[in-house]
Amino acid sequence: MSEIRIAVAGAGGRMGRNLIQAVTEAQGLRLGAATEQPESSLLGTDAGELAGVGRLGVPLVADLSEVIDDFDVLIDFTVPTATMVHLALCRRSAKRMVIGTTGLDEAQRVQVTAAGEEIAIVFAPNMSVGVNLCLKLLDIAARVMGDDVDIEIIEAHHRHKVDAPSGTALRMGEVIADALGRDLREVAVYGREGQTGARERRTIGFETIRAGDVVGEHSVWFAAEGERIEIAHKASSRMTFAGGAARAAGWIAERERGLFDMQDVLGLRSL
Ligand SMILES: NC(=O)C1=CN([C@@H]2O[C@H](COP(=O)(O)OP(=O)(O)OC[C@H]3O[C@@H](n4cnc5c(N)ncnc54)[C@H](OP(=O)(O)O)[C@@H]3O)[C@@H](O)[C@H]2O)C=CC1
Ligand SMILES: O=C(O)C1=N[C@H](C(=O)O)C[C@H](O)C1
Repeated sequence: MSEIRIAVAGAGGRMGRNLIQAVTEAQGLRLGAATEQPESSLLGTDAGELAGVGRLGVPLVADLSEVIDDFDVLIDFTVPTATMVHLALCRRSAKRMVIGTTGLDEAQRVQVTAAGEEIAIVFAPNMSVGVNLCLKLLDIAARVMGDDVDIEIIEAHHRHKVDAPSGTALRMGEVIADALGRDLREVAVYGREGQTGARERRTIGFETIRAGDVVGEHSVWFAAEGERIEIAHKASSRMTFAGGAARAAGWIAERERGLFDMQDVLGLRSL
């Protein structure tokens, strides 16, 4: 593939605008299409002008099927219902996808997995290099500190975020639970209130903060008697996620099928 044509879904959103910029800055990628939801006042607007990178000659359209011949890889950071519609269309049309949308339920995640048997997909709750490195560090910390610590995951995001805990926090919990041979569905505790009783060692706690314009912060405590390890990541720009998504788009364009995440894209899985 010479130049990879990218479609950005949810182009008017916080991530959508950053994704357009990241695609225009990435070598070998070109914006081919951009979509927004059917009621959006932004339909028809030039995607480049919207993102502040100058005119690209790509107007926002309401339906991905209108522009199905104009892209090779779809980057989708929208909402779960829209992502599912786009997934079905990409599956029918043999298009590759990079999915950053969080908050998918179990049935929706099963659909993503099934689609990965036919098309190539990168699906990751966080596309930043730093967070993906943290996932490796969490695996090591969990194996070393093991069952002798209390583990708590604290995350903070902007006031507009609609899902909680964040997809990243949940993935962190999964990595830790896997390392310790626990089932996250059995040991997760989401917030605490009232007469909770003393903490059970095997639980993994999640605390959520929603406030102001926080881009995304995650901190994991491994707390013992007498010492505490903290593994923390703070994103100060959405371009860190958008740059990762552009990198994932270039990477997935080389694959025919399969479900991957950023550990695969960044070559971290075998470390
Ligand atoms: N994986 C990662 O690295 C990251 C993931 N995320 C995730 O990305 C998602 C989006 O976040 P964010 O950009 O902040 O949210 P926004 O609400 O700013 O953006 C979502 C955009 O999608 C649009 N949209 C809704 N339905 C459709 C549709 N059917 N077709 C096309 N567009 C549609 C929305 O339009 P409207 O507002 O008009 O409804 C909105 O413009 C979230 O799930 C978030 O958690 C965020 C950052 C990093
Ligand atoms: O909604 C956001 O903003 C973010 N969502 C992702 C998540 O849910 O983990 C990633 C990032 O932290 C920003």
